[in-house]
Amino acid sequence: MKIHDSVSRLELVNITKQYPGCLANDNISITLMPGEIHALLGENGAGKSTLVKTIYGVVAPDKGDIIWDGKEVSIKSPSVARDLGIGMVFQHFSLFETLTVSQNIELCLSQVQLSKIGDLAGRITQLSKEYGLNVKPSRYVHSLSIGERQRVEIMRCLVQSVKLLILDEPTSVLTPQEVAGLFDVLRTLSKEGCSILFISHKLHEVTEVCHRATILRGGKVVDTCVPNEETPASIAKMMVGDLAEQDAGYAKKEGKEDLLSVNNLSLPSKQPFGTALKNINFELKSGEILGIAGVAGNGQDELMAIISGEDNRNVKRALSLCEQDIGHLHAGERRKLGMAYVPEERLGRGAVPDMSLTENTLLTHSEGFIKNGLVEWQSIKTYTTALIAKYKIKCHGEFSEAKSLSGGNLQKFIMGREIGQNPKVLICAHPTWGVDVGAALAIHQALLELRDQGAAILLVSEDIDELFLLADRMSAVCDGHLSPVVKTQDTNIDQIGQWMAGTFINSKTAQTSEAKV
Ligand SMILES: Nc1ncnc2c1ncn2[C@@H]1O[C@H](COP(=O)(O)OP(=O)(O)OP(=O)(O)O)[C@@H](O)[C@H]1O
Repeated sequence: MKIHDSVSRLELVNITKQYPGCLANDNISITLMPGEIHALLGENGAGKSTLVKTIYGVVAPDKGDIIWDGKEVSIKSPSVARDLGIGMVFQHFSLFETLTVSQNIELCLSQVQLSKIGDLAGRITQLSKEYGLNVKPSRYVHSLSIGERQRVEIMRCLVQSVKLLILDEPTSVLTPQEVAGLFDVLRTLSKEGCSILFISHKLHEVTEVCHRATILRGGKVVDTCVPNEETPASIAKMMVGDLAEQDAGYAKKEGKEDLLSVNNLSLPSKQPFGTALKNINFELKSGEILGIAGVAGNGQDELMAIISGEDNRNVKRALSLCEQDIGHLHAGERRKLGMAYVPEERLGRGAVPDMSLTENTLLTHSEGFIKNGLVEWQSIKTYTTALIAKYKIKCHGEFSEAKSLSGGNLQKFIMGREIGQNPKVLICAHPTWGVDVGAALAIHQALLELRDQGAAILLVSEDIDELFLLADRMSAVCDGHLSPVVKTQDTNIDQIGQWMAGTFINSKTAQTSEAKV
């Protein structure tokens, strides 16, 4: 690491934050030097997000000092943080959907900053080129994929010339190529003297890019290390103790009868900049996991929305479940037939932020918990409590609001809730997004158990390693086209990578005939 200065950029001294019933940060002290890329690691609920929100002025600590460039400061709000030169990219993005990229970025700049920049759209385009972010200033945010939205958030920090960039799990929604691009951005920023605080559960990435790491457990600092002198396994051990071997590989299975059929599905995009689906055909069989890889924004969202019924356009016979046409049924009716769904966005679409976990469970389990028109609250509470115990979800109890859970814990809740319905067909995006290594293992096991009981699972993910680990058959989407579907053991990362880039589209194997909806 190149230390640019002898004065630390940021020093946290004994930061403590108590939530009702939970000591989220317990006397945490950390120092960051200029140009240092520092990883903050720990299990779900260890207190990482609380700590970074304290630095960004979103959470007020109960105790402790923050020293910035050698001087004690009080960061009472994000605007104070931004004035100091602190930028943050959250796990859940904070962009206005109905505004353009440029307008979103403008909103967080002061008049002084804006007049200094002058042509904001030009500056965005220039930075976009410089850092390889591919962010277009005139695009509306609602039309952007999750990966693209994240790049807008990073851009928002870059235009403000940050001195400390905080990234809360920045790579969980990126493709391998995008991750490599992001790391180039981080390395460049580091060389320019910008410090980076980086929360991640992907330990091989931490060993690749971070200069130092601090490990939290139960709100306390339990260890520190130099990641490139460690292995992902040794860091995992510091985080959660001994783990069963995760990457040993799981046995692949052959599916049996077709449960979900997608036939000649073509559909224009609902959004002006969305992706149209182009003659998609595949069968999802009982007892198999079918993985769909793809760069964010290539039609995955649209495909999942139309299959689940979230997109309520009538696609007639293009979809069938257990040989019954479902293209005209709404999402609730599809659930009654045995379909469960885990969308990409957990807060807002996977769970209602202001509702308790019990109420959120009721939303997708209403069948079992409503008798004679009355909600059986006691049963649903018992069920939710069991879910919390089974997936070791860290929260105060079944009455906790969804928004009070840490990102990984909410993901565990949503996955557990959907798997718990014993669905015939599970449609699932990013099953382990933001989930720590121990919990990811538990979710993998639960998915495999569900498959082995005969369910059909459609796994849409940008995490190729995870797809290769779990999927029995694989495919990729590019620009709304679906590649051929092949057995996982008959393909490799190279081929899937090429399909993600669209090499199959004009080949003989591409599904090219035109749409009927
Ligand atoms: N607003 C809140 N009200 C009550 N408890 C909260 C609130 N925010 C966080 N907590 C609790 O504080 C603890 C630490 O949460 P935090 O989000 O900091 O964890 P994390 O390490 O970032 O986890 P993850 O890796 O899952 O994102 C958790 O037990 C969480 O439930």
